[in-house]
Amino acid sequence: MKIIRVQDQIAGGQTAFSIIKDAMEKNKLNVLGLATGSTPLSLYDQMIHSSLDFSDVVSINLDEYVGLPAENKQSYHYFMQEQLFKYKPFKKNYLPDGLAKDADRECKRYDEVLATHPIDIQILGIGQNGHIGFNEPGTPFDSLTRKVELTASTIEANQRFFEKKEDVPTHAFSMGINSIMQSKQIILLAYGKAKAQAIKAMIEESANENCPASALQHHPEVSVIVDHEAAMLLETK
Ligand SMILES: O=P(O)(O)OC[C@H]1O[C@](O)(CO)[C@@H](O)[C@@H]1O
Repeated sequence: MKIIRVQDQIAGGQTAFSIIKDAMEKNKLNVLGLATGSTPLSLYDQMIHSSLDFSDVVSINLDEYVGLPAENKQSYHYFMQEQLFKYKPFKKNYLPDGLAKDADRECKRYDEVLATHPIDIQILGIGQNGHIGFNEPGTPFDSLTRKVELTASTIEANQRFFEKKEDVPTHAFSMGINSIMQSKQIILLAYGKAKAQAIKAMIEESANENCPASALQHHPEVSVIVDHEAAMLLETK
């Protein structure tokens, strides 16, 4: 893993953006894997205010809440529309369908999307418990897209986006760890001290399923972009 320390979230977004820009200029970006949460917002801001044209690029998102329609303001469809897609049109945007009646079928459909469109660069945030996508601690490293139950800590962390805790969905469709590992290149972003423990476990503890992000130790091309707080527990200075 390549650790890139930055001053703050804005500098992190600029750094991630320059990697994306470089890939586009070399015609090496056909499929971009996207994430939700507050972490990638400074990157999306850079993309929106750039002259880059994504209309030949396919986007694939990591996850979506089960039970929320695309029009729901808390859905990841809505989030992506508001934070990026309405400003920067892509060739096609793929997200899991939160309203899919047949979960197994929806997961199979998504795995087929991933097989047809191998991800060139995957953007990731990280949960305080080390989750990537909605792959919570204990998720097998060989997992593919599936319906997952969210942990109490993730529901707690995401509560800030909802009026009340009861409104936070309890399940999501998420690409698996193995699906994420198939990406040719990965950029993981983390800011703030709430992420410090997860960043330490991901980088300095031996890879194990208690920290889903630690699977990335086995990936050949990962850039971890961290601010000082997220990096504060790292021994490697
Ligand atoms: O960027 P945030 O809001 O801290 O969220 C961290 C992680 O949690 C999720 O939003 C899911 O809970 C991920 O998509 C994200 O990577």
